[in-house]
Formats: sequence, C-alpha cells, structure tokens
Amino acid sequence: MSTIAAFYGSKSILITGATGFLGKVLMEKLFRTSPDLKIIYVLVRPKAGQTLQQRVFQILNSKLFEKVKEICPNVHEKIRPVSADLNQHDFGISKEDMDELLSSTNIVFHCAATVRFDDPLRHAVQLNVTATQQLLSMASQMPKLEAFIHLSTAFSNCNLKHIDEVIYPCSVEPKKIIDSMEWLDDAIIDEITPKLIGDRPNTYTYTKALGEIVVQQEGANMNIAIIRPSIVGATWQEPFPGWVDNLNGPNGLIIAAGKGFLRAIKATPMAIADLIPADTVVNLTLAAGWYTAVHRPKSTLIYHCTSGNLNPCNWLKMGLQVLATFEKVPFEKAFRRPKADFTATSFTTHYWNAVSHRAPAIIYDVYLRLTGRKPRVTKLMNRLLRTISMLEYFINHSWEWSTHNTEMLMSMLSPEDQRMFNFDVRQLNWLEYIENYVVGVKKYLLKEDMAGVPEARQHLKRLRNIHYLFNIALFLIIWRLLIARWQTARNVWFFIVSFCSKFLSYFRASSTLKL
Ligand SMILES: CCCCCCCCCCCCCCCCCCCCCCCCCCCC(=O)SCCNC(=O)CCNC(=O)[C@H](O)C(C)(C)COP(=O)(O)OP(=O)(O)OC[C@H]1O[C@@H](n2cnc3c(N)ncnc32)[C@H](O)[C@@H]1OP(=O)(O)O
Ligand SMILES: NC(=O)C1=CN([C@@H]2O[C@H](COP(=O)(O)OP(=O)(O)OC[C@H]3O[C@@H](n4cnc5c(N)ncnc54)[C@H](OP(=O)(O)O)[C@@H]3O)[C@@H](O)[C@H]2O)C=CC1
Repeated sequence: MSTIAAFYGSKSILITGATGFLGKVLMEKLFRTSPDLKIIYVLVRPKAGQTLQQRVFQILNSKLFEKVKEICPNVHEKIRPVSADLNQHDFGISKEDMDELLSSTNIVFHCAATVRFDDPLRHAVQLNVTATQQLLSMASQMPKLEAFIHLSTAFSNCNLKHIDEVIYPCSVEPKKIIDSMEWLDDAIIDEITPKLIGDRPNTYTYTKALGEIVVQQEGANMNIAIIRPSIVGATWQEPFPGWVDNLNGPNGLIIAAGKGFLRAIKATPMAIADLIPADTVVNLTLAAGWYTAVHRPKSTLIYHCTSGNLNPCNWLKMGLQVLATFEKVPFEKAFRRPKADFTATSFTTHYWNAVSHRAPAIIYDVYLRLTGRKPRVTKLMNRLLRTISMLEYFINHSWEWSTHNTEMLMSMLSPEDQRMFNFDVRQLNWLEYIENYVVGVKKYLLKEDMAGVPEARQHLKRLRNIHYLFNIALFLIIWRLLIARWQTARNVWFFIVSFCSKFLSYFRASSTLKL
C-alpha cells in the first residue's frame, strides 16, 4: 500500500490554479491515487463566459480525467469550486466559503500564477507576490493545516549560473515592492521595471523570486515546501504519455515548426534543454506534501524539479528528435514542409528571419489577396517572432541546479511510493519522450486525428513539388535577367547550349549506327 496515497486519502485539499496545466495534472493524480480523499477545494474564477461550475465540469469531462472517472465515479461530489479571483482583496471569497476553507483545509497546493513573460510588473506582482502573501495569511488561520506547498520555478534565480536549493535575496524587499505598487502610477512602474528586474529576462522570473521570499518570511511558522520545476513539458507516463493543453514553453514552437512556420531559431545547440514532464512535477509535489506534513522539517525545504544534472539532454538532440517525429507523424495542412535549423549569431538570425520567415509570409499574403482572401500569415509570423524573442533567453543559456533535497526525498519513499510517485528523471528515455510529446501536441493541442496522417504526407509531397517548381521558376527568371544584362552570363549560356546540342547529336548519331 502506498504511504503517500493513504496520506492524502482522508484529507481536505485546497488547490489554486487548478484550471491551469499543472493544476489539472495534480488534481487528476490525487483523485486517481487517493479516490477516498475527503474533498478538493479549487479556487476558480469565472472566465470566457463560463461559470466556475461549467469550467470544472469541462475539466472533469476531458480525456485527462477518463481513468479518474472509472476509479472514482463520484468525483463530481469530491470537488468543490470556490469562486475566487486572486487579484481581489481576500480573493473575493464569500464569508461562508472562507469559513469552510479555513476550518477544513489540511493541505494547500498553490499553483496559481501569471506565467506570461511580458506581464506588466504591477500585474505580475499582484498575482505572484501579493496573492501568495494573502494565501499564506489565510493558511495561517487554518487550524487543521498540515502542509503548504508553493509552486515556484527553477528560473526564479536565472540570473545565477549555479543555483542551490536555497532562497536568494532580491535587492528590494518584496514588502516594499508590494507597497510601492499601491501608490506608483503605471508610467513610473514601467520606467523602473528594468532596474528592478536587473539581469533577469522578464517580470515573471523576478516576481516568482519575490514570491519565494514572501513564502519564507510569512510562512515561518507553517510546514512549507517550495517546488521549483524547470521547463514543464507534456506528461511522460501518467495518466497517458504526451498530454499537453496550452501553448506555453516549447509547445507553441513545436506547432510552429511542425506547420512549417518556424524555420530557424537562435539557440546554443549544446546547451542543456532542462525539460521536465508535468507528471514528474506532480509526483514530486505530492511526495513533498506528504513529507512536509509528516516529517515536519525544521526549515522550509526547496526541491529542484529539473532534469539537467541527472539526465541531461541538449537542444540539438531535442530539436533533431522533434524534426524526426514530424517525418513519421506530420501535422496537417502545413504552411511549408517542416525544416528548421538553429542559428548561432544575431546576423544569421536576422538573415533567416528575413529570408525564411518574413519573405514567404509576405508572398503567401500576396497570393491570398490576389485570390480574394484575407491576408493573415504576416501577422501570424510577427507574433511567432515576438514569442521567439521572449523564449530565446532560455535556449541560449545553461544552468546547474543542485538536487540534494529532491534526491533526499526520493530516498525517503518506500519502493511502492517510488514506483507510484516516480520523479526519478534518470529513468526517462528522451527520444521516446520527445516523440510522444510531439504526437501529444498533434492530438491534444491541435486536435488532429491520427487517421489524417496519410493525407498530411500527401500534402507535404505537394508542398515539396511546389517548392521545386518555385525554385526552378526563380532560377530561370534570375538567369534570364543575367543574360539580358551581362556578357559573361551570355557566354556561359551559349557554351552550355552548344555543349548540350553537340552531346545530343552525338547521342542520336551513335544510336542510329547501332540500329
Ligand atoms: C544540424 C541540424 C540542426 C537541426 C536543429 C533542429 C532545430 C529544430 C527546431 C524545431 C524544434 C522546435 C522545438 C524545440 C524546442 C525549443 C523550445 C524552446 C522553448 C523554451 C521555453 C522556455 C520557457 C522557460 C520558462 C520557464 C518556465 C516557467 O517557469 S513558466 C511557463 C512558461 N511560460 C510561458 O511559456 C509563457 C510564454 N508566453 C507569453 O509570455 C506570452 O504568451 C507571449 C509574450 C509569448 C505572447 O503574448 P501575446 O500577447 O503576443 O499573445 P497572447 O495573448 O498570449 O496570445 C495571442 C495568441 O498567440 C497564441 N500564443 C500564445 N502563446 C503562444 C506561443 N508560445 N506560441 C505560439 N502562439 C502562442 C495564443 O493562443 C493567442 O492565439 P489566439 O487566441 O488565436 O489569438
Ligand atoms: N508551465 C511551466 O513550464 C512551469 C510552471 N511553473 C509554475 O507552476 C505553476 C503552474 O503553472 P501552469 O499550470 O503552467 O500555469 P497556467 O498558466 O497553466 O495556470 C495558471 C493558473 O493560475 C490561475 N490564475 C491566474 N490568475 C488568476 C486569478 N487572478 N485568480 C484565480 N486564478 C488565477 C489560472 O486560472 P485561469 O484558468 O482562470 O486563468 C490557472 O489556473 C505556476 O506557479 C508556475 O509559475 C514553474 C515552472 C515551469
């Protein structure tokens, strides 16, 4: 019997960010492995015209939860959506809901965050710092609380090369930042943002670092742990391989490459691609929740959920396997054949952006306009190039994360728990994982049926023929222009033509003699 599964069996659990990528995988695993848990409270806001109940219902009815519904048929009764917006004071939670949450909750998993890299500092501070502070204040009033698990990121200190499982100070105290957001106006905040984030690439990593300090300061009297995952990718094994549901991280780029939009990206091919599967993160998170509650470590433990030092894979190996999978399982209705390369310098990147990204987009838009349709590819391409510029930092740097606490935690698990809550990334076969990841992107993000693969292959063949025809036409046009203007080109042309005609007459003469 799994100790961890039994531990969660009788608990009331509060999850923030349950509608997000990791939150869903976390909920699924909890229901699947501890179907007798008491209740999961999820803090949800109404969104996109859906009530919170509709949002939760949609999640429970998705493919991700198919196994859960077999194991825990009354799952709908075990989940309690609580209307909450983390941007509001007290999260806008009603008094009755608040009383219930405070009196019943045993474990808190804080996953909610803004993960956008370009969020204005005010918004990123509100969600990643102030809301974390408020949630801790709520947690401090929970008499039955056994553990508070905070999801951070391995990149919160990406301004360092070697990162230990400790909390690093920031130049300005989080409390001062929170206070200043109340009275500074947006223009001034925009002006001071680069100075505050310093050598971090964006407001996301900066505010996640501030959030960690808040957790350490405000949670001093609680059982707290911080999980720092690196780049979270599709699921590895559970509940099935390859599950993804948003465009973050590598997902959007895999689509762009598979559809033939992304042809070149500036990357350091030998830099470590520190990807970590979503189910690995969730297993570690649940194990840490159990350990924190049961063993009550004296200080806040930080767990690095990374792959680089235990099972490194570089961007070249990853990129090549992504491309190899496109060969086997092409995406439908590609714009061009998937064929991408890494560039090394800003000069070559600009060159390929002009030649391989912007030019084909413009040509295609002209074609759309000529055929009476609305041009759209240039806009799409601009958006892709903007996304790439945001992500580039992470594919051109390398980090070393120490994983002592994570390894210690692994050693504390029973063999049964090590199997059931496996976060030993050394067992991961990258090539197999990446193939499943790309197939997962096709199936679960693009919603493409595998039955469409032969047609997708045909489409790529047509694109190849168009490509050849286009190149031949281009060559002939350029050649014609050269002949018209340049004597040497004319001489070369006459030489080739007379050589070919002599060769043909010799060939004809010799075949007539044989007859
Ligand atoms: C010798 C031969 C060599 C061969 C080499 C072969 C090379 C092959 C290369 C091909 C293979 C490619 C795959 C390789 C993998 C490389 C991947 C590298 C990725 C590195 C990622 C590092 C991330 C690390 C982060 C740290 C981890 C974390 O802690 S947090 C989680 C990560 N967070 C994010 O990823 C958020 C990033 N997103 C944003 O910040 C914003 O969305 C944005 C700024 C990017 C865009 O903002 P904008 O306002 O413009 O758009 P938005 O409102 O968000 O959306 C508008 C529409 O665009 C769609 N969208 C959103 N995101 C993406 C995206 N990532 N890609 C594409 N499209 C996106 C969105 O759905 C909207 O669409 P509509 O609704 O239709 O309008
Ligand atoms: N994905 C990754 O690569 C990595 C993620 N992490 C961390 O893991 C955690 C989860 O990330 P992930 O699941 O990918 O993120 P998602 O963006 O998928 O999910 C974010 C969640 O936060 C919720 N949320 C955002 N704003 C509010 C708000 N104002 N009120 C209530 N809820 C809100 C979202 O709700 P809604 O659906 O309503 O928008 C959603 O449920 C984050 O803390 C992130 O920093 C760390 C490393 C890597």
